[in-house]
Amino acid sequence: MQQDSNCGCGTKGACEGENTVNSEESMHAPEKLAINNFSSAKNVIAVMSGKGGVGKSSVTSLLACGFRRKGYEVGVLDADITGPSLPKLFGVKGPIEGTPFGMHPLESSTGIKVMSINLLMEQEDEPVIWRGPLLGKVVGQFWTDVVWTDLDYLFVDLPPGTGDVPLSVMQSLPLNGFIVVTSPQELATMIVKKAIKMAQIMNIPILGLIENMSGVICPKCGEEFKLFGPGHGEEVSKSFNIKFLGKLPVDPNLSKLCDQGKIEEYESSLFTDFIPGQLEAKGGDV
Ligand SMILES: Nc1ncnc2c1ncn2[C@@H]1O[C@H](COP(=O)(O)OP(=O)(O)OP(=O)(O)O)[C@@H](O)[C@H]1O
Repeated sequence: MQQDSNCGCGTKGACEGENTVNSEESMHAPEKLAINNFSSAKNVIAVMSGKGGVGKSSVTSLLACGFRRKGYEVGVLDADITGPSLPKLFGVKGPIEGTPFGMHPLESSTGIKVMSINLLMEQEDEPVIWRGPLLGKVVGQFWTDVVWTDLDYLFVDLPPGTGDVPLSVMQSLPLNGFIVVTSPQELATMIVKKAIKMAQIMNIPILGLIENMSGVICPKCGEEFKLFGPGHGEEVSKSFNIKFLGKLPVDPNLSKLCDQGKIEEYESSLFTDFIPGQLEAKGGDV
């Protein structure tokens, strides 16, 4: 949002150019950070959503599980510092101790490397009450100070929206691209367009869009009930020329496994076959 300095919005210049990013500035963004000395990552994919609660962390984890099942070395970086959920989904618990070489991520039962602020906390329900720049700095440290070793795929779970953390991830991590998650609600559709436009302004490719919570299958009659109304994921994908990667229905078994820290046990051909196939089809390096 660009406004002139006489806009009278009362934010004392907060809406002026220095606090907003346009496509010209994205070209002159700060240098990308170098990954930790003992690590490498062939593909770094961030998962973003416009609206919160659409299932971004679940999708990030399912993507990681799908690529892991195909035999890749996989890590997940929880950039959602104020609402971290990846340790819970993978059933891993900290606290992690630092070493002279950096922090070692925890490994899930299938060998996915997990790093999250919650793994550094004594209590997992302790809140992080930090301002934006500090949040962005910590995410940078998860890239520079974590001994990921050699990864084929690193998935970054972003917080929802287009705030400080997504911006610093876009500017400081060498992303191959984004996967965008939305839900069928009109509101989510409207807000996800903002996230897509942000990625476009920052010149980062969008690798595909996933519609989560696309409907519920009645366990008695098998009929699909559109809980949030008809989805617009395919429509949005078409209008922005983004690959539509598929729909994930609401599945009580998924939320149960998430709550039990056993997301790796979830069976979904969308994540184990179709999506890895689509991304690998681009030639390994997405
Ligand atoms: N397809 C699904 N079926 C059943 N439950 C789901 C599904 N997708 C997500 N959930 C559940 O919905 C809740 C929110 O999901 P999740 O944490 O992945 O969303 P999020 O977009 O990352 O949230 P936030 O914006 O807070 O980061 C979780 O309890 C998760 O288990």
